[in-house]
Amino acid sequence: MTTTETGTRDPDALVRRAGKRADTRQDQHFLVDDRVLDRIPEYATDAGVDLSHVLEIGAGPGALTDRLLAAAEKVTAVERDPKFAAHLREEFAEEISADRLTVVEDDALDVDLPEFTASISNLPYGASSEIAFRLLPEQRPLLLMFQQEFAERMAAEPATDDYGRLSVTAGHYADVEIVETVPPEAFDPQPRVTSALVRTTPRTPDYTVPSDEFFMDFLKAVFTQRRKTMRNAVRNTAHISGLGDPDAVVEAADEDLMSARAGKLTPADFATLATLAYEVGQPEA
Ligand SMILES: C[S@@+](CC[C@H](N)C(=O)[O-])C[C@H]1O[C@@H](n2cnc3c(N)ncnc32)[C@H](O)[C@@H]1O
Repeated sequence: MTTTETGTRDPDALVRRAGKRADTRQDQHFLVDDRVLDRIPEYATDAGVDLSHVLEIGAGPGALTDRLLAAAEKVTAVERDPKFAAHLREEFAEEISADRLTVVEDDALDVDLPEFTASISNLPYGASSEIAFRLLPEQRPLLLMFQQEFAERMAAEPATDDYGRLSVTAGHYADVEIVETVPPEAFDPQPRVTSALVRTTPRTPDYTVPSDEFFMDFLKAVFTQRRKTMRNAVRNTAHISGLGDPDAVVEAADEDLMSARAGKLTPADFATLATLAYEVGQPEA
């Protein structure tokens, strides 16, 4: 087995041993830059993240899996492509028998997630949104590679061009920071875009929401009308948010919040409005 100076497997050799041409339609761009691979678990350990059970989504040939196994007690690697799942089972047979690695051959969007202490993944970019919206409510530290533009939207502050539903959701559940941008040359095959590694640290907000599900549905609805005032957005999207009496919400809400556009409001503002919507805007039973 070819290993690097630090004793981990050589990523190019892993890609070769996986023996399968990357299918870019399945977002198969593999990390092969040792320096980037070495830094990824360090971003987690530097932040004191509990690595007793790391969830990796989209393990591919396993270069990141290998670095995670060097830093974590246990890793669960989810991989949808049967050929890569078979390769992982063969390549990491020892770690699997020692119960340090579990390979789950399934779609990360459907599979039941294990109890994990952190997720560290170089994600399939086509599924970034679904995966982020799935992982954030789990309230675990995340270290995830995304396309840079997506990462910037996730970390965006209110009243900026990038701020949207993703930023509100991320900011509600976590403190979000971009820890590194990664050029296409770090991958094989190279993607057309620059990538960025995002670290999220779960936060306990100093406000409450009626329920996570209601809050998420409310955000989804009003952000379909992000250029409208909240007054109009709440009224026009009642069919999406399921509100029976949007006018009651508009009347009861603070005038300043109703006159603002969605892109200016903080997660706390949205929580205030969602709570009001839950209390006075729901359809009569
Ligand atoms: C960008 S590659 C990353 C591979 C590896 N982690 C690395 O860093 O080299 C994304 C991987 O996710 C897998 N994948 C794509 N969609 C998936 C899904 N919905 N569920 C699980 N795995 C998926 C692909 O087959 C591919 O191996």
